Amino acid sequence: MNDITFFQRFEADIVTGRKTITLRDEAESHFRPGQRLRVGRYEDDVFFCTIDVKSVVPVMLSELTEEHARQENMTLPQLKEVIGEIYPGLNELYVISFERVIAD
Ligand SMILES: CC(=O)Nc1ccn([C@@H]2O[C@H](CO)[C@@H](O)[C@H]2O)c(=O)n1
Repeated sequence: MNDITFFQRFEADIVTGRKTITLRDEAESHFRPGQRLRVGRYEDDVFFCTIDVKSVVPVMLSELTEEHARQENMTLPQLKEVIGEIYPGLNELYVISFERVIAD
């Protein structure tokens, strides 16, 4: 079983290290720095890599910066659009920073 899932369209960005954060709601804010997570695809739960959690920090939608977008490999408008689709109306998010474990 996997510990966290991502939409399949982000798999390549995660595996190559272009995407190093994810923004989640409170239901997924329980991860802690140092945890090693098995990562799967949301659509079919197929495992695709392992990540180490670096930090989990609350952030308001209005506080998102170009730096967050860069860490998502997106522009800020793109990131806000994606979040609006996944979490409509939600303002309180959590930035989960991670590092891909290469030898998994
Ligand atoms: C079930 C569920 O919520 N799955 C999610 C939620 C979020 N994300 C990605 O995190 C960033 C900000 O939200 C964007 O890159 C999102 O696409 C994801 O891949 N899969």
